[in-house]
Amino acid sequence: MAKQKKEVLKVENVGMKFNLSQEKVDDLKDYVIKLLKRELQYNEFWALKNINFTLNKGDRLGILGLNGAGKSTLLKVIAGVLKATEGTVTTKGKIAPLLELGAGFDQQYTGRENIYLYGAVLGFSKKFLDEKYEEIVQFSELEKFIDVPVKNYSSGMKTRLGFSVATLVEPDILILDEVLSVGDAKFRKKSEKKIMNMFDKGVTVLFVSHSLEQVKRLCNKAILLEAGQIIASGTVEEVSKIYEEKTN
Ligand SMILES: Nc1ncnc2c1ncn2[C@@H]1O[C@H](COP(=O)(O)OP(=O)(O)OP(=O)(O)O)[C@@H](O)[C@H]1O
Repeated sequence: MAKQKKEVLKVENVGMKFNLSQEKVDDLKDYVIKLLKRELQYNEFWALKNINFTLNKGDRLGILGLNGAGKSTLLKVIAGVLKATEGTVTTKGKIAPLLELGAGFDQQYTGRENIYLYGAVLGFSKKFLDEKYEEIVQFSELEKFIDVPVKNYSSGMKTRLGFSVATLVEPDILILDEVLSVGDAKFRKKSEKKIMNMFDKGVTVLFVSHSLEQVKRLCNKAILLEAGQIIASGTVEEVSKIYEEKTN
C-alpha cells in the first residue's frame, strides 16, 4: 500500500496587493495633509496573484524567479509576516521563518538582550531561552561580543545570532530566504549542516535562492514565479530547465 502523504502546507488563491504611492511625500505632516485633502494617488500593484500549491511532509520546494517576481513576498505571506490581501494559507506544525535574520534586532540592546527579545518574538519562554542560552552563544561564536550593543555588530554577526536563535527548535516547516548565502564561508558550512540535519528528519522546506546550483542540490520540487504568478511547477529538474531557458 502506498504510504499516506501528510499535507503540511496549503496555499489557496493567494494574492498580495501593495499600494504604491505615486508622489513624493516629504514628511509625516505633508503626508497627513495630502491624505486629508485626498491628494494621495496610489497605484495598485499585485505582487502575487492566484497562487495555489500544496506541500507534503518532507517536500523541499525551491522558489525560482527573477528580481521582483514575488518570491520574498510569498515567503513572508506563508510565514505570517504579511497578511495576504486575498486567499488563505493553511499550515500544520511549527514554522521557523529564516527571513531577514537579525533585521528585527533592537540596535541599542546587546547581543544577550536581543537573544531574549528575538526569542520572545519567536514564541520561546524565558525559561527555555535560559536553558539554551549557552548553546546559542556557542553556535553564533559571539562569546566575546555578547555584551556589546548590536549596532556595533557586522551584518554577518547579526545574521549568525539570528540564525542561532531561529533554529533552536526543530520546525515542521522551514522557510529559507537566501540565508544560506550570507555569513562567511565557515559559518555557511556550519549553518548548512544544521539545516541538512533537519532535512534528514523530514522537515518541509521552502527555499528562495538565486543560486540554481543550491536549489538543485537542496530541493526536490520547484515553482517558477513571474510577475507574481506561478508560470511553472513540477520537479526541480523540470522547472530549473524552464528557468534556465528563460534566463539564457
Ligand atoms: N512593502 C512593499 N510595498 C510595496 N511594494 C512591495 C513591498 N514589498 C515588495 N514589494 C514589491 O513586490 C514585488 C515583489 O517583491 P519581492 O521582494 O517579493 O520579489 P523577489 O522575487 O523576492 O525579488 P528579489 O529576487 O529581488 O529578492 C516587487 O515589485 C516589490 O517592489
